Amino acid sequence: MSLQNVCRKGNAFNLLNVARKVQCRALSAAVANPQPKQKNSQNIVLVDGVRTPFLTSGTTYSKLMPHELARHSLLSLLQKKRLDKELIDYIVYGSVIQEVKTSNIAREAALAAGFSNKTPAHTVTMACISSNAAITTGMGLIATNTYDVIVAGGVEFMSDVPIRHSRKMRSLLLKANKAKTLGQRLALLSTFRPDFLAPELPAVAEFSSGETMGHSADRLASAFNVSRSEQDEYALRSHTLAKEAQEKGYFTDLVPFKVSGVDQIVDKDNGIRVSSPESLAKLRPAFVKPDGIVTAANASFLTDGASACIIMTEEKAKQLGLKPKAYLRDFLFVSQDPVNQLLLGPAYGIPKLLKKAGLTLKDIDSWEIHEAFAGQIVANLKALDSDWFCKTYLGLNEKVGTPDLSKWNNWGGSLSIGHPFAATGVRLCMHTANRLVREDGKLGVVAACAAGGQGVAMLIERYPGATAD
Ligand SMILES: CC(=O)SCCNC(=O)CCNC(=O)[C@H](O)C(C)(C)COP(=O)(O)OP(=O)(O)OC[C@H]1O[C@@H](n2cnc3c(N)ncnc32)[C@H](O)[C@@H]1OP(=O)(O)O
Repeated sequence: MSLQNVCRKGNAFNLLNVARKVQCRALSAAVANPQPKQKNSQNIVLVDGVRTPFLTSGTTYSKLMPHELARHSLLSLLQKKRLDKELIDYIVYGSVIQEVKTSNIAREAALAAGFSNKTPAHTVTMACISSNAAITTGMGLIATNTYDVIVAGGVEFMSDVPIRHSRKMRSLLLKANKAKTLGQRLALLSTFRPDFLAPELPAVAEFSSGETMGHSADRLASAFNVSRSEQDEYALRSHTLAKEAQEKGYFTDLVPFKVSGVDQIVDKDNGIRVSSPESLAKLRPAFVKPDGIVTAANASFLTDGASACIIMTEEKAKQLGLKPKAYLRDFLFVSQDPVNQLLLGPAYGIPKLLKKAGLTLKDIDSWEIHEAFAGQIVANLKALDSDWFCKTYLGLNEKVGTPDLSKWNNWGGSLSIGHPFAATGVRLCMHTANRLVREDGKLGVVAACAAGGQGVAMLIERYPGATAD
């Protein structure tokens, strides 16, 4: 029986029903003004966050190193909030495809940005949810009273990825390094074969199955009966909404970047491209050939970019006179079959998060969901709206339903804005926080899938008096 029906049936003529009525009113008020269950003894706030413009790999950032992008996000964040470097207790960054020379990129970026060498920094990796993991690592450090003020971010640089020699060549070179005599070196040289020179190229692929993310997205779309036109339509929506948001100046998390060596200030994401349905329909499959339906236009593209945000307790923000954007209310990570359910993180994470926080789909004012592929997003929506999926895989009694799509990725998403893997999580949180202000909402959900068959869901609440600048 619904709450409203219970309330309607109350009889005002006896005391029991008066008491029931009062209770019903309180419950109705709670429905109108949902209050997520408070988990932390201290409120943790997202004070603000920034990102470099996200650029298609191989374009204006291509001569940089990744720590330089991260450095820019760190410095811009402090500049925006007018904070001293000394205030930052700890820095944690996400990175997926690492530059071998700067594997702890958090530390290298901090040193390059002029932070004291006494500020500890470490790097986390969790595929496309690496900067979500950076944020939640920071939340853990705050919740345990280890540190007060944390910078969390992420960086990805697909313009230059480590291309390795073959295993045979590496083995030969390592042995040659240890060889002491000319004879030993010549003996090793005689073992060389031309095929040793074939390089090992990194692939955006699942290690356990060897399958590329794109191939997996194509199979997922097919499993959930997602058509090519549904994918293209979703991709077009993403680009159209991103273009509108860009033109209206909503991307206030973006900080222009004067790229050294290039006489250009980059002040815009450069992957947003609104095409016609006809030109999208003409594109050939990018992964599964000749019959696949994932194309270059309905997939996220390889992107360079970095992001950073600052988190602390509400109390600390008040002490520092800072006006936060949002409360970081709750989060969880999910893991599932990395072969057939690789990209279903949101379908697993969203229901679990809502249940944990005591909320329903209707309580959410802003959805910010990582768009790895258009087909993956539509498949996740279909999974949430499927009794079979929700009963079989989520252990629920019925389907979760469909989130209100008028509140879904209203400023575009990774398909259009770009997806520098480890930097996306902070972008999702900042777009949520800023959308809650512009759209006058209270609660937002961030969710994303990641390689390895993992996912994240986070609950964000608008901070009273927050602004979208
Ligand atoms: C958890 C996760 O996030 S998993 C997701 C991880 N991310 C990925 O796996 C990245 C997937 N993306 C990719 O690997 C690449 O972007 C690919 C393979 C899909 C495409 O790469 P490329 O072939 O280099 O793309 P390119 O930009 O050249 O586009 C190919 C064609 O599509 C066209 N195109 C691309 N986007 C659009 C668009 N929005 N509208 C119209 N045409 C488009 C291009 O103009 C080009 O046409 P042309 O061949 O006539 O010149």
